[in-house]
Amino acid sequence: MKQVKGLHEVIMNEFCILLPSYLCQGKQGSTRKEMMKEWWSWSASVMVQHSLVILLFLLLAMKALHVLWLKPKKLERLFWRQGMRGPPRRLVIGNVGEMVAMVLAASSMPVRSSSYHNILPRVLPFLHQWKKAYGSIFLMWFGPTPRVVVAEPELIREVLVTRVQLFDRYVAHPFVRQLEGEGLVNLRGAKWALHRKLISPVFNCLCRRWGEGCRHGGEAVDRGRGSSGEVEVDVAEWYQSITEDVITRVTFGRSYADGKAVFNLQARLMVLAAEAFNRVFVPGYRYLPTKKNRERWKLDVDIRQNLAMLVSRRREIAGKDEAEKGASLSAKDLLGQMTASCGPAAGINSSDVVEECKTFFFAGKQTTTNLLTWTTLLLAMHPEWQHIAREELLHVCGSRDLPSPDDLHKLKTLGMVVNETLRLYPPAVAILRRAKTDVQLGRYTVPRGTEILIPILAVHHDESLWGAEAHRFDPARFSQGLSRAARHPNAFIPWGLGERTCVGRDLAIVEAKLALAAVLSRFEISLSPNYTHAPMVTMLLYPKHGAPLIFKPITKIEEQ
Ligand code: HEM
Repeated sequence: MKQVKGLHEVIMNEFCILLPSYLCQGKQGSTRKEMMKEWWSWSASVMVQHSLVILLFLLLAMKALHVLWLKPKKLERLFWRQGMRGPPRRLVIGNVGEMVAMVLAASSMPVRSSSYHNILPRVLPFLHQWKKAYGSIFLMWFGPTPRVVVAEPELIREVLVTRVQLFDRYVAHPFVRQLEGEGLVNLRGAKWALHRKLISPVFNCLCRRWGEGCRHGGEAVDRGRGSSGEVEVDVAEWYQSITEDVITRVTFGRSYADGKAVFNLQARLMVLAAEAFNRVFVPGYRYLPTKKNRERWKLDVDIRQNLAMLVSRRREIAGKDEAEKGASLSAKDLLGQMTASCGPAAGINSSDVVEECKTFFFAGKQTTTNLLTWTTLLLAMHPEWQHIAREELLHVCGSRDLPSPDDLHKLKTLGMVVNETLRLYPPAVAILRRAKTDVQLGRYTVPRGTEILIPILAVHHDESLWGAEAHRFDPARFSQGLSRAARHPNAFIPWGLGERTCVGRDLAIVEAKLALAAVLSRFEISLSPNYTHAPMVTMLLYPKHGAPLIFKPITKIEEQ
């Protein structure tokens, strides 16, 4: 026993060299037994810590195995058993690798003639090829998540209209959410329903304001005329500043200058967020305090603070107006109407209004810019339609500078041209939803959590819906109305469908008609030799190399 004790002491002395100093320092007064006890408790705690780390690691590994391999495998079998087909899934990345490779290959191919509108194989080649190979409803994998592509109008109607309660809006990436704001686009459930109910009527009252905003656009057109007469303008850039101007006026009205400052901040945030978005595959990158990230955070805070200040100032003005004149005079613009109708009693507070303002700027600016850009490009490519639209404009408006609200309804050709542009070049190329529960879609049972992709662009170019001439620019197909333009009444969906259809649709159409009227009544438009037809998708559908056009003043109209 004595021998064993002696051995312990030797070991302890040896260990005192190896043990952390805190166990050995200041222990002179402690007995060997106490030291042994402390050592055992220390090593036990180290063992527990190590075991916890190993356990955590094992749990994470099991979770990763489940998420990346077992669950997708199980879901894949479920889809196979039902006969749903699609490209083979690859571990972890799903079909993302092929999608990227196909887009890169297609976009590097030489561009066909500028009047070639069969753009699906170029901009979304994976959808084109897989739809051809597997049918109008097929399965692809976005990483480990199944994505069912639904390109049949009848099933699209089920997802967006008749069984809408079974599908949720897709949750956007945090960078995208930061830009879009937590407004209508990103809200769900009861909060979305409340905001939609309060905001929709606000939009319906704003068309006149858009008219005023576009009048400024008309002035900008005049300024762009140049001294030499004929001038080359990149309309993609030019419309961007006009749309921004219009949306700022419509949203902020009398606070235009302050609103403009906020939108400038937001435009800067968009550039930084787009840069950061390209690095999302570096996990945790967005939390790192890099120079750009810090700038992004600061911009976001500044935008919110500025908007909050604007909202509270508008509330004060609205209150004063009401007290003095019995009615709110500041309610003519979006901010005024929202602050007037969306008080805390209505369930919407100032920070909700702030988020909605951000949403309108994001959702309304680039989409409308792209619509205007593509429409002007198509009119330049098809001078026969430019001529018909101009004649109609002169007939309806006479000597008036811009169409009045009543005139707008009479501009049928312009309306058809805008619709045909939205068909061939829809700014939003797809809609995403997520199944809230296991749901029957056609002859398939789609499990909960599956993403549903509605490929607007593919539906709009589908020959089985639009006929053999589906890729031809032919506005006349809309002469009998939207629902009769194709073989199915829901084949035309540039604004979405159902309860979440675009809240800014009427405004965008008014803006497009007014801006195009301002351009058509003053200029003949043709393609610049510098224009290259290369549509591409980065969130929205853009002309990759811009849209340089030649504007030639129509002197006859000036003389009238
Ligand atoms: C050419 C122009 C535009 C196009 C092609 C367009 C397209 C769309 C589409 C396809 C949706 C439905 C998305 C979905 O179902 O997931 C949508 C929703 C929305 N759009 Fe537009 N949009 C345009 C202009 C505007 C404008 C000018 C505004 C506002 C200033 C706006 C605000 C919104 C909002 C707030 C939503 C969400 C509605 C909700 O979820 O309740 N859009 N838009």
